[in-house]
Amino acid sequence: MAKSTLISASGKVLIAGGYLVLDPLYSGIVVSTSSRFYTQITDADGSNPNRIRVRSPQFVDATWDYTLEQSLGVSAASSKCVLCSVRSRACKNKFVHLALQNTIGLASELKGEQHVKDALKAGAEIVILGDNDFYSQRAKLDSLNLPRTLASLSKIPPFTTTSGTLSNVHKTGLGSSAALITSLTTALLIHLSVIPSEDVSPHSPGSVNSDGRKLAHNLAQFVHCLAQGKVGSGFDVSSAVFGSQLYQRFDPAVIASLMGEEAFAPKLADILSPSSTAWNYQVKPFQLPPHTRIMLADVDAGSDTPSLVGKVLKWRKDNAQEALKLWTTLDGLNQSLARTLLSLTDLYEKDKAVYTEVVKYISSMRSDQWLGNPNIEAAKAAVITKFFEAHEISQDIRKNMKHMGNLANVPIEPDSQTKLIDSCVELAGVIGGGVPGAGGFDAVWVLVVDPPVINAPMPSPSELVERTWITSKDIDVSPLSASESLDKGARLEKVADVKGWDAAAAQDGR
Ligand SMILES: Nc1ncnc2c1ncn2[C@@H]1O[C@H](COP(=O)(O)OP(=O)(O)OP(=O)(O)O)[C@@H](O)[C@H]1O
Ligand SMILES: C[C@@](O)(CCOP(=O)(O)O)CC(=O)O
Repeated sequence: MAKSTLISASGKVLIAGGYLVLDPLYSGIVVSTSSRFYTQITDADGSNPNRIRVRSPQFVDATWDYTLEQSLGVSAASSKCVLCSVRSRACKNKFVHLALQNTIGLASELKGEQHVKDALKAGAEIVILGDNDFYSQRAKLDSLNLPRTLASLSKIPPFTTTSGTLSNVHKTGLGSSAALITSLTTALLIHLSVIPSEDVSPHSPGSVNSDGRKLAHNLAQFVHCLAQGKVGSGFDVSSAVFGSQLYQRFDPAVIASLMGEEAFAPKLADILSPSSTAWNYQVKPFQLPPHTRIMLADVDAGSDTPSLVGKVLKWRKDNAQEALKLWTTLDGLNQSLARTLLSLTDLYEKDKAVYTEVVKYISSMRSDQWLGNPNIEAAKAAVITKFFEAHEISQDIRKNMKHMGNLANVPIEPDSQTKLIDSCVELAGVIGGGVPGAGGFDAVWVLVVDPPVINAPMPSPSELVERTWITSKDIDVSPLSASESLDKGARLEKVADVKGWDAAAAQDGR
């Protein structure tokens, strides 16, 4: 049977630390999502030797063909001519091309040219599929006459076609390109035996800190920067590889020599080595508290988010003192939020029964009522107090982010979003919410308690939030189905476990 490798990588939501995380002094809280990008690589039958065919069957005109040239280079510079793109029905896909080119370049440095040539001699078939959440499903729901609800989303087949091209798809901000690059480069590293599949296997202990995973991270980070033509903070790639985390960025100097067109570029393997201390990013473990649920929605306020980042950074540069004060305040709040949310997991571990009772208790009350009963027993009061702290801190973060937007004259949390998030945060069982990442008119996140048993016939906090979204008059809100992924970012998959894979892989985009 032909050798086949299937790897997924998670999407992301930056719930705190937007803008700050661009500076190595500050961290961001990244939640990785159950919505994932998948790449499958299968050895071809040999009828097209050396051909690598990449297909994204959710899109029209999304097949890209490449041929492995006869002579593989050994340095990064010469590896640039390893692949040539041939006869493609579609526009070029820079992200896919750079991912293939650099992964093959790295593999030939580490395993030898002959090894790579042999591995790809018969050619390879690559299929890329993204979970529905990465692309707006509004049009699909409308065409099926379905309301914008979570129940409607569950009726859309997995990896549904968009009936359009990649260039005009409406993305939802979950980090499609980072998850795509991570799944593609990691799958190829494994398929070419550069790293063992155990290094990203959810069943293998130690895979979280494996050298293979670190190499996959460094490579994906580099390729993503190259494809985007800029070095962002990299939180999206880091969470696609390592899962939910507190992220502190790497110094862009580590890849500076690979980003230009230098004739004598250094070896990829040296720069991307997992043991290189120049990769000074920091990943600290993070997860949302048990029995809570992050709810995400794609928001369409009828206006394009202008490029916010440049303006905020310019304001920071021009107003160094005021900015330092704001950045320091926000950093303190972001760190407190992380600590508080993590301490809730500790409280759960300490006494699961008390914690779970509290979750049920506060699920039917607004946050300002949570601490209203002076006679509640001490163990429960301790848990409620932490939930309330998380609420207060997240509200404070929102206030300061909105203030940042006002100072820089950009809509980080525009008034329409403020109104929407306020009306969610006022609901029973809601801990907090905000605008993810850079903010703007694009998306919202809300964190709710999610008790294992509901006080029937009361609606659950998540149902209340969903109703608020559906009935929102000013903004068009469309929920995403993602929850937090507790698996660590990039993951080895079995085709049989991925619902709808075979049917989706056989689609042709229409
Ligand atoms: N399913 C796919 N198959 C192939 N390439 C894809 C796919 N999805 C995304 N891409 C590549 O990623 C590019 C989009 O990258 P871009 O940086 O604009 O997205 P993003 O900012 O990560 O999106 P998001 O809104 O999800 O955060 C596309 O032009 C394409 O090259
Ligand atoms: C503004 C920034 O900090 C976050 C952008 O996040 P998002 O793509 O809006 O989720 C930029 C970055 O970290 O690269």
